[in-house]
Amino acid sequence: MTIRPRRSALYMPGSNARAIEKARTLAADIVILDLEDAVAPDAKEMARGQVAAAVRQGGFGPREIMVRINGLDTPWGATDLAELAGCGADVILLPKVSDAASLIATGEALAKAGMADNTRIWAMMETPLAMLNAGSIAAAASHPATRLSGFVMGTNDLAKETGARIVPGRAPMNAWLMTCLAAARAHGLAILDGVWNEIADEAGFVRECQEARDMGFDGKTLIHPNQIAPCNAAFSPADKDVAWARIIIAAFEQPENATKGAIQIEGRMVERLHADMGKRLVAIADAIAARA
Ligand SMILES: CC(C)(COP(=O)(O)OP(=O)(O)OC[C@H]1O[C@@H](n2cnc3c(N)ncnc32)[C@H](O)[C@@H]1OP(=O)(O)O)[C@@H](O)C(=O)NCCC(=O)NCCSC(=O)C[C@H](O)C(=O)O
Ligand SMILES: [Mg+2]
Repeated sequence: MTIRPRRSALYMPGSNARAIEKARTLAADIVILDLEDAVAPDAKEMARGQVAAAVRQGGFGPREIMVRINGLDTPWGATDLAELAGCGADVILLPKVSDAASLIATGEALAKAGMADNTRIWAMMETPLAMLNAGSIAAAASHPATRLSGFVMGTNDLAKETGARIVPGRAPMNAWLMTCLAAARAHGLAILDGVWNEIADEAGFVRECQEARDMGFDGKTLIHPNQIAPCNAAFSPADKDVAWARIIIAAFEQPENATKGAIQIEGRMVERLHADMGKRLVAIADAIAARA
C-alpha cells in the first residue's frame, strides 16, 4: 500500500484564479478546488470551467488534487459531474453525502460520465443523517461503483444543521468526529478533520490540529495558506517518535525475539502491533522527508 502524507488540505474557491495559481507553490499536501459553498451562484459556471482547465493544465507537483462538486440536488451538480468526472483530478469530493444509496448512485453516474481510472471518490460527512449512517456510508467502499477512499468532516455544515456550537475542544461534536473516524478506519478509508474558521487565532488552530491528530485524523482541512505550516507540523511524526519506532522495529528483528509477541524495551512493554504501528509511522516520516 502506498503511504501518502495527507496532513494539510487547503480549500480554495474555484472562482479564485489567484488562489489556484498560488496553490501550485504552497506546501499543502492536498489542494481542494471548490465549486460548492465557497463559490457564489453567479460564479458557478465560470468556476467550473476554470477548475477543469486548471486540473488539466497541472503543475501541482506532488499535491493531491481534489475537486469538490456541487450536490446533485442543486442546479449545478449534474453539469459539474459531467464536465469534471474525466478531468483527471485525484479525487472527486462529494458534498453532503447522507446515505450509502445516494453515494453509490453518484459513483455510477461518475463512472458513466467517464471518470478516469485513477480518480477516487471522497465523501463530505456534514449532515445529521451522515452521522447516523457513517458505518453504512463507509461500507459502501466495497461497492465497485463508489471507488470511495476517504471522508472529510464538514463541521460548519454540521453546526448549521444540528445547532451544535463550534467551541474550543469541540465537546458537542466529539462523538460525531469519533464515529466517523471509526467508520472510516473500519473500512480502510482516509479521514480529514474539518476547518478552523478563526484565521487570526493561530494558537487555537494549533490546539485543534493537535487534538485532531490525537483523535487519529490523517490531517485537517484548511481555508488559508497561513494554516499550512502549523498544520503540517502538528501532523508530522515527531523525531523522537520515529526514533522510538525504529528501536521497536529493530528489536523485533533480533533472532532472540523471533518467537516473542511481547518484549520489554527501556522499561516499557511493547508488542508486535507496536512494530506494525512503527512501520507505518516511519513510512509516513520517510514520505514527508522525500517531499522536503
Ligand atoms: C477566507 C478568505 C476569503 C480570506 O481571503 P483574503 O482576505 O484574500 O486573505 P489574505 O489577504 O489573508 O490572503 C493572503 C494571500 O493568500 C492567498 N489566499 C488566501 N486564501 C487562500 C486559499 N484558500 N488558497 C490559496 N491562496 C489563498 C491570497 O490570494 C493572498 O495571496 P497574494 O495575492 O499572494 O497576497 C480566503 O482565505 C478563502 O477564500 N479561503 C477559502 C474559503 C473556502 O474555500 N471555503 C470553503 C471550504 S470551508 C467548508 O465549507 C468546509 C465544509 O464544507 C464545512 O461545512 O465545514
Ligand atoms: Mg460544508
